[in-house]
Amino acid sequence: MSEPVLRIEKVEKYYGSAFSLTKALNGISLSVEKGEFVAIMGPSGSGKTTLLNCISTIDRVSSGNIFVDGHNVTRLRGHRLNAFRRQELGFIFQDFNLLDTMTAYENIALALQIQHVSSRSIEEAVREMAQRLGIEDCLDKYPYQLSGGQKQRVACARAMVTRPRLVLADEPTGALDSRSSRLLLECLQSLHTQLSATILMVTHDAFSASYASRVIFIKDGTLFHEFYRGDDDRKTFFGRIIDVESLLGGDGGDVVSAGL
Ligand SMILES: Nc1ncnc2c1ncn2[C@@H]1O[C@H](COP(=O)(O)OP(=O)(O)OP(=O)(O)O)[C@@H](O)[C@H]1O
Repeated sequence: MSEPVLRIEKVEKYYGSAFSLTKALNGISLSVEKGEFVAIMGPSGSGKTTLLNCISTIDRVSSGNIFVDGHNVTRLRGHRLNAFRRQELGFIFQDFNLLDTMTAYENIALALQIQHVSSRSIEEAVREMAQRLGIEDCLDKYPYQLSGGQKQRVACARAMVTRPRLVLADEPTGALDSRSSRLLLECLQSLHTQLSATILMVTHDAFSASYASRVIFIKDGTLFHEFYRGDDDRKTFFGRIIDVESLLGGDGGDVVSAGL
């Protein structure tokens, strides 16, 4: 079997000192195969963002290993670390993180310019991605001239235009209304299907998670439960996620004993 895009092995992350220690990640292990769209859910403070930050190397693990395409990213330093972030990862943040002084086109093109791609190839790639995301009319506009939903689709195009090995999305619908959320999630799902993009999305929201092909619940910094969408339609999958969430709302142990 081929190497998964992402392999997390017994990762621990502590914050604070010996006197006041928070164990944000408590020996978590999981793998994500190429072309998977995985949603990470879990209660507030369960370690979701810490996990994403450790994968993206924004944060350092206290122990354990994280492999992206077989390379141990916890060992990377200096320019190799920067190159890894630039070439292998795409990021989508809750608050878009677009550069205000650049047009949507320039925001999307920047990632390719840094990689010294020719301007002709950049133009082709940006226009193709804009078309996939339905934002062709936004390309000449500045972020302040765009709606939240348009901004997030520009951010999505920026994350995907380099065809990264792994796209990390932290609450991508958190700042969007329900219509814009739905549109963004449909875009993510079609990029996942059409381009075999591998996406790891942290979300609080069962509706967002129902667009994924697998949902992982974490609790107290450890993998608590996971399940696949399989042949379920999105609505049925949504119902299953809600069921697990409601069990998690009480004593999480109920989920295991219920055999879900
Ligand atoms: N920089 C930090 N310094 C100290 N403690 C931190 C730091 N970042 C996170 N924590 C703690 O680690 C734990 C996990 O936090 P994390 O932000 O990963 O949770 P989360 O599941 O993403 O929560 P939320 O859903 O509320 O965003 C929490 O107890 C949090 O207080």
